[in-house]
Amino acid sequence: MGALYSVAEIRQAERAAAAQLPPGTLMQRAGRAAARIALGIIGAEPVAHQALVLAGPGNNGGDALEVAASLAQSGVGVTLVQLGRADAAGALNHIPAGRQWALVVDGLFGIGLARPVEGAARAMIDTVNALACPVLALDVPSGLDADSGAVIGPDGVAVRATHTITFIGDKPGLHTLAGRDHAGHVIVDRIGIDEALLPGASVHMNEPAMFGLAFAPRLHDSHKGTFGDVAVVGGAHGMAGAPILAARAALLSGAGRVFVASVDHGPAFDSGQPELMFRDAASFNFAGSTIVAGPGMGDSATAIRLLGKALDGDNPLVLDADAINLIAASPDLQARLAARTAHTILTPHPLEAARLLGVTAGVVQGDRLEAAREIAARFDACVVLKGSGTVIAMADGEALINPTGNPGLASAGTGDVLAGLCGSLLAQGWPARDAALAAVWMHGEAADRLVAEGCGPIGLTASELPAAIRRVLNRMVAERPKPAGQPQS
Ligand SMILES: NC(=O)C1=CN([C@@H]2O[C@H](COP(=O)(O)OP(=O)(O)OC[C@H]3O[C@@H](n4cnc5c(N)ncnc54)[C@H](OP(=O)(O)O)[C@@H]3O)[C@@H](O)[C@H]2O)[C@H](O)CC1
Ligand SMILES: [K+]
Repeated sequence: MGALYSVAEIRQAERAAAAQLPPGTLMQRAGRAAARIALGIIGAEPVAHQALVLAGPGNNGGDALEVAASLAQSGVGVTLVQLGRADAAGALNHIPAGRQWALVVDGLFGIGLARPVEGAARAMIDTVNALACPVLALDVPSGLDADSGAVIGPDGVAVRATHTITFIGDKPGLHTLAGRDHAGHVIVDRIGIDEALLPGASVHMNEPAMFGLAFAPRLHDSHKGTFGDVAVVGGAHGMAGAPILAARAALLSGAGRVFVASVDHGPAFDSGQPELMFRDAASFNFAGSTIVAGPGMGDSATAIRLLGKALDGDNPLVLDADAINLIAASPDLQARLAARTAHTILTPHPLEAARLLGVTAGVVQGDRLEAAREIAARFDACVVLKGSGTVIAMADGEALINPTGNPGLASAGTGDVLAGLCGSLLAQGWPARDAALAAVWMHGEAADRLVAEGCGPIGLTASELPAAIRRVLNRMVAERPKPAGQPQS
């Protein structure tokens, strides 16, 4: 179910399988599988179409030659361009200009790419990226790192494919960092390799099946105390909006009571959401509340004192934004975080993660899975490393990549909404792992639904997310399989 494998794991399975098969069998299977996808993209009347097939110097190129042969047998007009082998009979070593292609097949480089693409190969990729036709990448879009999702650089280029057929197993680099922008729609083809040859995956794609909807049934005999209290600690002077966004998200995703505990003298109420209760954080009694610390919290002595108090308590806790930065700057607060035993979720963006790890954001983005796992292990907490293809990691090493969401989320306040949503699920009794997986998935899904309704991605605002999340949430609860006899929730 949505397992992701490293290049090393794929290589290992490939070797084990190839050892049991006549030479070239796997490549033939890969080529035929890709040709079937190519024909599906080209559509009816294959004979009326021209396909451009790019073949690189390695086995990825070998796959491309198989695809070219299969397409030709199906009547498709094939123009084969072979990198660096002008002498091959009938092959070109450059892309003919001014032609209309029904499809480009990218077989330049796969998991063997070892360095930034340069020279003729780079020129080919630039040419392909300027075309307006569908592009089918074989195994990995050429130029992309299959493990990290980075465009291999510095200053590298990668094919922006509309489709990728990836062989043997799915790969994390197709789904995080630059992966989503370059892989397009990903199809996985095992090419007949026995599942037993693949190691147990420690990385998976996030999806509803990965997190049980841990909602308690909403009985008629309920009261607002049944569904938990959330206290958002933040709102330093001039940053009152952040905790309000987090609080609204917590309220609209089902928390019973939501407080905004302001570190400075904040607003007395939120006219847009009068259900929220505003308190002075310094005198607020946090007992029994799930705490969301960080939105607009600032770095005052009050903020630091309150953060330490939250860390030392046994309240479920979400740490976001300034809370993460304060912890990153304080070995004492780091030790107090690591010592916690109650449910804890951190929601850093790459730069906040870099501060926590004492590295650059480039290092974090160079291996997002490793960065998230390192923070989770170091602080024994659940970590949500935000970005395209958000990574959720647990202290035991489990990691998942989230597929929902879109560039509309790259706007002010969406992180506050996510933190509030995490807090709401914790307050309703969810364990940290499920709360983080569900929150990240629903946060992205809500943004995708808003875009589908024409509300974005340009100009999508954080304020629009809580109501959209509520719709996603209630639909998921309504559609989930119910054990016999469980009352309507
Ligand atoms: N082996 C199998 O049974 C199957 C393999 N599959 C396909 O094979 C690729 C992996 O093939 P591999 O040959 O290991 O590597 P690539 O084809 O991805 O490319 C590596 C070759 O390209 C050269 N290279 C690497 N980087 C660059 C660069 N920046 N510029 C130019 N050339 C580069 C490299 O040679 P060097 O010695 O110069 O490094 C290799 O020649 C896999 O992705 C699948 O598509 C199938 O899965 C079927 C089974
Ligand atoms: K490729």
